[in-house]
Amino acid sequence: MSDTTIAASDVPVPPLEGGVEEEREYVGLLYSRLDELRAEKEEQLSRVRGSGAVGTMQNVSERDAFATMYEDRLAQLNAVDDRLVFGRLDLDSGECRYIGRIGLTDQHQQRLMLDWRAPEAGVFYQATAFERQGVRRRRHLLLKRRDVQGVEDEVLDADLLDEDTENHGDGALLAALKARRTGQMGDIVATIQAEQDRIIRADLPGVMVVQGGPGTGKTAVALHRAAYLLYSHRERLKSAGVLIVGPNSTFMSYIDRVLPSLGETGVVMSSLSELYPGVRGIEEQDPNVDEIKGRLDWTQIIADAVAHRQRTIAEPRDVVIDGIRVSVTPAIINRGRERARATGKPYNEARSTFVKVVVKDIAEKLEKIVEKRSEGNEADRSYLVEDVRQSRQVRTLLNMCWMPRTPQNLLEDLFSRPQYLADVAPQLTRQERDLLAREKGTPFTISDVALLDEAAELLGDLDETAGREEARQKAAREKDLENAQKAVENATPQLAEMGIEGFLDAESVAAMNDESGPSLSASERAQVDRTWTYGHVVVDEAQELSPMQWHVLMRRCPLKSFTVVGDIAQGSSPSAAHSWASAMEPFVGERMRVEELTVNYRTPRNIVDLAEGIARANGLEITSLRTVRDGDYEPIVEQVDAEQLLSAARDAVGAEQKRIGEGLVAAIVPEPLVGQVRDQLAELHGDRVGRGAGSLSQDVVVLSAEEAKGLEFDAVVLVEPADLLEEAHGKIGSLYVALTRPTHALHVVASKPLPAGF
Ligand SMILES: Nc1ncnc2c1ncn2[C@@H]1O[C@H](COP(=O)(O)OP(=O)(O)OP(=O)(O)O)[C@@H](O)[C@H]1O
Repeated sequence: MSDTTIAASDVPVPPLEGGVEEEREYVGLLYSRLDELRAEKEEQLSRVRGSGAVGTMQNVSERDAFATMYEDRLAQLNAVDDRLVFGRLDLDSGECRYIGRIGLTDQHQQRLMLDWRAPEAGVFYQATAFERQGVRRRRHLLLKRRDVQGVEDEVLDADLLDEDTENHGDGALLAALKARRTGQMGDIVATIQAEQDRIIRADLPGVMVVQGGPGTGKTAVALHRAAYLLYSHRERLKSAGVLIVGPNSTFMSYIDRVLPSLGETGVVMSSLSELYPGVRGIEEQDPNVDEIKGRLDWTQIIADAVAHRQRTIAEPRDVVIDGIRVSVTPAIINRGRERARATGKPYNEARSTFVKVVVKDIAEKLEKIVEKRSEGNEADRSYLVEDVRQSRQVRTLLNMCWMPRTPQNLLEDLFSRPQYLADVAPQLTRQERDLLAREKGTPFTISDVALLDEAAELLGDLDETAGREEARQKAAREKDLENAQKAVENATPQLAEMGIEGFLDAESVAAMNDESGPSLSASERAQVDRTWTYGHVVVDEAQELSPMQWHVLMRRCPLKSFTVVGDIAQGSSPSAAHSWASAMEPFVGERMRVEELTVNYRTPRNIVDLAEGIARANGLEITSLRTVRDGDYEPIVEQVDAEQLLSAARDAVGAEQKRIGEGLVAAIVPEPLVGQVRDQLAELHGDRVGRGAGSLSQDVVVLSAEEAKGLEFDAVVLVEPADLLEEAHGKIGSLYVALTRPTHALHVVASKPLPAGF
């Protein structure tokens, strides 16, 4: 290990009355320590890598264990560089604690900075003037990259108020909220509010539902909670993993930098369309179809569809094997079916029992015939079983009675063969079944994803050898784990010495040693494995999930440890929940807690007032939100002639750019106008205009209301609200979402009569 030079005593903690200069010095020390650790890890990593793959299994495991640890730690040290430290607490006891993205100690294990998730850091977020919790002063350190640009003090101890209070400014929270948006969500670690902190630090077990209106920080809280749980339950969650589910891929890319900036990388993020490995569901065009496919009835329909594919024969059937005619009776088939069903295994796996039993019975019959013909000659006739199995006629008969099936072809059959659907889905009306009809080969939709998953669960593995291979791999993995465990045990004292804990676990070391292919981390393996069960699941925009989607997600976490965030009022999908109790009860009974967030951090008062007025005028039940800012720009509502709509939308974008100075402007427009508005804007802004998913880094972006869900922009130009409402089939939730996306300005352009409340 290289010599470390940074000691806490090198730069004493700045005195209470110190300002930016003194803090700069201390922050400089923290960065020096970070650099030192980084250099150390780089050196250790190259040393370990250079040592070659020699020695016993355990030596190799040990070496890999260290390499994994150094790589993980290096990635983490790199990710937290920007605004490493953001807080300082001065306590009644005279103690001073610096709070940052990770914990840091000097070479003598003297603490330099606390991880924000450590229990002792909690008071940074929770202390108030009424309940000081021993805090005299909370200081926010405002950094730009590595440089301290300012400090903000909140003095909680009245005795201190007489002293120097010059460090009061706009407030760290306000500064964060006013900052221009980049198209990517940032972390809120420096300014988490007390009501949010309570949710973030809540216990792991059980289902926690976080209800909150627009902009109350639900997404931010859900992500910080994932980071918190990974820190405080690392042992358990690192191997089982955490799954974060969001509504669509635009949203997933919007949030995907938050966890890395908090030093966490091993989380699986998936939109609802990608939950079934190998399929990416496209949008469902007809909301009625979406609603039908979201019903829990499908667990029964699919179970019946699966069972329906097992048939028997009414009459004996002759098959010819090795030139000999054998009669296969209904009794033989029925016996096979019963034996297979009795295994209780999924369809495809039970089928191998069916095949085995029927083949054996036919072979016995065949043997008797052969015996008769050879008049008691006692030759070995075990080959007959193989002959029966290979017989084309037997295979056809077996397939006719019990066809091997994939989830994909089961679903395709259901939707392309009206009679099949009618037979297994009496729950659906004729009209509903007609709506589902589609040709084979049509791409799967988002609502099909849950149905595919259900079918996969009931069908089981198609490959008869898969089970055996799985068992072999499992045994090999258990052996690897044992070796890895030993390696980790040997490494632990050295880790502790370096002030690093919990960065290494036997699972990830074993994964590195996995010879079956490129080494995959737990999260990478989880992503491709439909049957993976997670330690915790976070669901965002959860009000939109259909009962079938919940059913499938519950399977991903049998321990039912969930953080579910959403807003009932924002529901726009046909299956959207009317209450959390009705949405969740079928799956978790009464075992859920509902927490509420009540402050809108995103949108200023004047825009919230407008949005809430419109929501109420259209019959939406909402709780009024408190806001943090009044708003510097009055909302604009402009009525134009129909033929001027596009040019007015274009001009409104220009006007908003001018009005807010700089920042991201979004045009939220009815689906059919997206292309035209984009073309209009491209004339003015060229390739700085983005369209939909993946284009949020542009200056201007054109989106449908659906795509804008969960996102935010400095200014929003909302085009033709009447059409937005109609497109959502009169559900006001969708328009309410669009109206609450701006952080600064709102500009509405309409040619049709405005919906009530404008
Ligand atoms: N404590 C905080 N400090 C700084 N910014 C915050 C804080 N809480 C929320 N924000 C900011 O407020 C904005 C809204 O947060 P977020 O997107 O998490 O809200 P939401 O409740 O998920 O919104 P919606 O339901 O409307 O999509 C984000 O820019 C977020 O960073």
